[in-house]
Amino acid sequence: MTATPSLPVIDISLPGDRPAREIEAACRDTGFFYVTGHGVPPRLLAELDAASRAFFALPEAEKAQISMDRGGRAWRGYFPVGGELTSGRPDLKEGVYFGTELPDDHPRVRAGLPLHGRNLFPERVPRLRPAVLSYLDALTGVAQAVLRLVARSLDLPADYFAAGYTAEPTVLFRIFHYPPSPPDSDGWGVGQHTDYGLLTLLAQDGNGGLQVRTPGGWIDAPPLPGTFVCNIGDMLERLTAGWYRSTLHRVRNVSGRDRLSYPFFFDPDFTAEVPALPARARTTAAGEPRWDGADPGPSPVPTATTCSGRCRRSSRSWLQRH
Ligand SMILES: O=C(O)CCC(=O)C(=O)O
Ligand SMILES: [Fe+2]
Repeated sequence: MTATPSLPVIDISLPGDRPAREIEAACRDTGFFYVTGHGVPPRLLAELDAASRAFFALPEAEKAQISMDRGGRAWRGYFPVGGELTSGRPDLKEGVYFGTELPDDHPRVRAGLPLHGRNLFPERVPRLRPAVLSYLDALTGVAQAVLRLVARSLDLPADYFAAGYTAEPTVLFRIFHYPPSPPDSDGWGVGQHTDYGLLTLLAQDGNGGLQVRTPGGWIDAPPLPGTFVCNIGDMLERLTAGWYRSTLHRVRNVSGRDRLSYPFFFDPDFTAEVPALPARARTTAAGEPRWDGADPGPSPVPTATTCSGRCRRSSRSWLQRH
C-alpha cells in the first residue's frame, strides 16, 4: 500500500499533443489518472458537498421520501446503508442516484427508455437540486473534453465519440455517504469491481479511501484538491480490445470519519450502436501490436477473454446491482 499518489496527474488544458499522449500512457497502464485543468470552479463542488451533507443528516424517514422505489425506470433516488451490494456483500454506504434531468413529456421518457427521466430531489434540502444540476452540466463538459483526448490518444478524430455516440450521453451521477467503519473492521466501503461504461470522474472528500489494483497490489488514490480521479470503464477496454484498461478498484473507509464521494459515470447514448473502433493508422513506436488486432505483433493483445489475473473480477452493471 502506498501513501503517496502514484497515479499520473494530467492537465487537460495544455495545448498540443501532451495531454493525449499522457492519457494514452495512463490508459495502457491502470486506466486511472487525475484530471486537472478542467475549469470546474471549486465553489460548485463546495456547494454540492454542503447540500449533500445536509441531505444525509436528515432522519431516515425523510431520506426515504425520495427512495429509489419511486424512481422507476429512470433509476433515480435514495438507497439506505446496506441497500447496495458488491459481489453479494452489502456496501457500507448510503447514496442517491441522479442523471440528466428529462421532463415526463420528453420523447425518450414517454418511450419508457431505462435510465431516462426526472430526478428525485428532497423537499427538505432545496439547495441540492441546483447544486446537482449545475454539477451535472459541468461534469458533462469535462467528460466530453476527456473523451476528445481519448479519441486523439487513439489517433481518431477528436470528436469521434461525441459525433458517434455521446451527443446525447447516458449520465449517471451518484452521491455516496460512507459512515465510519467499525474500528476493528477492514473498512469495507465498496467491494472490488470495474466500472462498466466509458468514463468515470470521481470527486471525493478529504478522507480518502479509493484504492486501485495494480500488478504490485492495491494502491491508494488519495484526494488531490482541484482534481478528479478519472478511470475508464469496461466499454473502452472492450472497444480497444484490451489495449486500454478498465481496472479493479474498491473503497476502504479507514478514516474513522464519514466519507462523501461523487462518482459521475459517462456512457454512450442509450440508443446508440457502439461499433468497433476503426483500425488505427499506425503501430506504436515500440512496435507493439495494434489495439484492433489488425496487425498482430509478436505477442497477442490480451482481451477480456484471454487475459489472466485482470479478468477475475466482478464487473458492476446497473442491472446487476439489484
Ligand atoms: O465512492 C467512491 O470513491 C468510488 C465508488 C465507485 O467506485 C463506484 O461507484 O463505481
Ligand atoms: Fe467504481
